[in-house]
Amino acid sequence: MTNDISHALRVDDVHKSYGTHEVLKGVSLAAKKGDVISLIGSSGSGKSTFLRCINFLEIPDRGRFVVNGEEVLMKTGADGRAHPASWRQVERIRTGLGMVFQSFNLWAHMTVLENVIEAPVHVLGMSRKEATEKAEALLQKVGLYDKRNVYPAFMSGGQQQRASIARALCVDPAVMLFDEPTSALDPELVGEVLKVIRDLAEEGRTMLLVTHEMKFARNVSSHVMFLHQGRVEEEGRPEQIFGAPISARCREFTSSSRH
Ligand SMILES: Nc1ncnc2c1ncn2[C@@H]1O[C@H](COP(=O)(O)OP(=O)(O)OP(=O)(O)O)[C@@H](O)[C@H]1O
Repeated sequence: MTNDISHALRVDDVHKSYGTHEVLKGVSLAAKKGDVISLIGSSGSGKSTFLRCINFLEIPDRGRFVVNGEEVLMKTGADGRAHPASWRQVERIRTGLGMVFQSFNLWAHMTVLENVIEAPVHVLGMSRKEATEKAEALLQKVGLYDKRNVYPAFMSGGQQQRASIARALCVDPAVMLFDEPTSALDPELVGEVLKVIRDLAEEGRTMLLVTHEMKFARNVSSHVMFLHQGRVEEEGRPEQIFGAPISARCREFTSSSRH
């Protein structure tokens, strides 16, 4: 593999099984700085598992991972599967990957501001004052400055998701990972979250996005990957994938999905 330095993220040949079910059968991805990559595919094709393997929320059985030029050191266990050689390194590398979950995952006992400054203060060792200034600027950006002292339970799903995006951004990640960020939202709240993600794309943020929002994937991505049964069946620029995909299955999926 070459040119790791020019890539914000390189992932090679990821395999993952649950018992005898082989969910990922060798998935690779290369994201240059500023790329917005959408992962699409039918339910169960392995999109979320792939994303979760990238930040080691799931431990892949095999694969090579380079985040912002640093390779995750792996060793093979007695079971023949790969494991990170150092969880301390994984923890450090994870700070370069801002993860946004379908279900927001904000701390319920903390205000929005406390949620956003938690990682900069406790993981990066930033002063509370500096983290608060940074968090307030980010909350302004996602339209939640006025809600900074509110607890998540008192906010809509769209507001909670925008807060979780601000939280992920507050550690300056090299890559933002979004796992179906609008799937848990009422339809009328989807737009406000997609707008924030679109603004980040326009700013040149490197992003990897698992989504069922086909119109959004087509309009915002620089690259689209279509997964089928744990393999990348087709990938390319959005106009290729949504225009005239070579694979009949991909054509059927993109034309029948919600637009
Ligand atoms: N922790 C787990 N244990 C066992 N099987 C799992 C686990 N996580 C995922 N799977 C299985 O792996 C397969 C892929 O799941 P995954 O969530 O990655 O699919 P997906 O493409 O993201 O689907 P969706 O669009 O519905 O979210 C599914 O068959 C799922 O049941």
